[in-house]
Amino acid sequence: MARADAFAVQMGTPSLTLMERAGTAVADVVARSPLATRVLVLCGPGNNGGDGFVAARILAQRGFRVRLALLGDRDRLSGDAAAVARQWKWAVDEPAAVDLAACDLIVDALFGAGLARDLDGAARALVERMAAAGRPIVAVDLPSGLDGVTGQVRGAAAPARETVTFFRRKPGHLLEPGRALCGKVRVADIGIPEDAIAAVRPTAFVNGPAAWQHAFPRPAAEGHKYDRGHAVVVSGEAWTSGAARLCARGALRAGAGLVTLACPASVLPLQAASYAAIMTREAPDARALAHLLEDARLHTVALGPGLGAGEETRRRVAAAAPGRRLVLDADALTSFAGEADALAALLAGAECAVITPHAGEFARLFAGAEAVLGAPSKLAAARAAARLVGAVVVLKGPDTVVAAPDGRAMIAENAPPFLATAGAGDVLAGFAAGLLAQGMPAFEAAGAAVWLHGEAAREAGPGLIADDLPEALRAVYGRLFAQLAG
Ligand SMILES: NC(=O)C1=CN([C@@H]2O[C@H](COP(=O)(O)OP(=O)(O)OC[C@H]3O[C@@H](n4cnc5c(N)ncnc54)[C@H](O)[C@@H]3O)[C@@H](O)[C@H]2O)[C@@H](O)CC1
Ligand SMILES: [K+]
Repeated sequence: MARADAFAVQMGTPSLTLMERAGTAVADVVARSPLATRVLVLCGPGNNGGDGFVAARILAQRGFRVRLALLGDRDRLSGDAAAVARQWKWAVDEPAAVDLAACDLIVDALFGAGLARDLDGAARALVERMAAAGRPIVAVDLPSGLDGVTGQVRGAAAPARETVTFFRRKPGHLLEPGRALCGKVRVADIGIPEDAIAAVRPTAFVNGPAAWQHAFPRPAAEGHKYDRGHAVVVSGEAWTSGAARLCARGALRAGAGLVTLACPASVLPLQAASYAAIMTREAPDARALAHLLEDARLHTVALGPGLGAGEETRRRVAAAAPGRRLVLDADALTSFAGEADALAALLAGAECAVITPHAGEFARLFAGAEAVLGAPSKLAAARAAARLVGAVVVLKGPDTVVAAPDGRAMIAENAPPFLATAGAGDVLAGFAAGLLAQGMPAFEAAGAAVWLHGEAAREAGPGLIADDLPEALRAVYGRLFAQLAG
């Protein structure tokens, strides 16, 4: 954002104009809040406070009863913030002297993008009083104390009802706990030219069709099922075979031309009887899997769900990796606990790979990898992990991050809370395998799988179980394909 701001200034918009527009956008949001006539604006010592001075002036001019308190010394304001403070003709109060509950709404303009360390002392005390005051809060750029890069709270932050940010959201608006603290996020246009995106060349994106639709497979009219790829899903024993079934069904619904479940002999009849459209082959162990995969047409393999963690699963990963498009989930990842290097060595031989850990599997797999587990944010951790294993990493959660070894990343924002249900991860691995089977590049395939998974859950609605997700995908695909064609 600093580079985007600088670009706008370079292209001829003075930074003071940007600040005037930012403050105006904040005032507009406050003015639309119902029943807010007494507004308290809390300003900090930098440009975030400057935005607050502008908003306060505009609201006062529009007839609101505005009180303004400044954290710090008015004489020490500088630059644009000092300029807009001079245009504020009314009183500037000491925060300590103000009853924060004696207003209808608080504008939090203490700290934004310039937060440089954990809040402590008077700043932290003020943020804590603001949180305790129980008044609706409109945050300028970010709730003060929230780190816009990491989504983490530095010391303290007060939950906002709305957050007004400028030009584009920052990772901290999307990554938890930041997302929850921001409330409703509004992105205001302050006149930063769209060309700034090309100049800044961002590498982190919101996960949505815009991020991957260029690579999304569209079945050709004259197409053949073999053009849409053949995915193999490896099944465990009978008592855990449902996981592979969900994964296989996800792969087929996502569009793989053919899906084969590779199973132990004892599970063959069960799997064969479950879904007519899914084929079955006997492959009880890693050797048999290697033999099955001598057929080069079986170029995509998903394994992990319901396989059991241990040596045999490691051998299966080793058998499947060479030259394949791979999705590894669950037990396939836990089998390499603390040995991400060993996994990386195997994945180096794959055509491409996607790994889909949840937070627990991620912590186990990367135990001892300080660059990963010591990273300052979920985004940074996923990127470091992707670099380490040389694969696309899908770090799951309400704010699922998809990261590529080259640093590109997407953050999901469409997953409903009821998606956290048994077997949902197996379906996600299947969606990824179904897209990989159709030749979609791994980063885009993983992003699309995560987004489709969230949309399918919304389509199915509350009460969903994992079995619903592959079925709900049809309606989601209906809309997506109409959009892609239009
Ligand atoms: N051209 C621009 O850069 C624009 C910036 N805008 C606003 O400017 C903000 C960024 O302004 P700044 O870079 O001045 O940063 P901030 O105003 O967010 O914070 C910087 C100030 O806070 C102090 N500070 C940082 N961490 C602290 C801590 N933990 N405890 C106590 N004091 C701390 C710093 O010493 C500095 O005085 C954005 O969030 C946005 O609100 C908008 O006006 C739009 C245009
Ligand atoms: K703020």
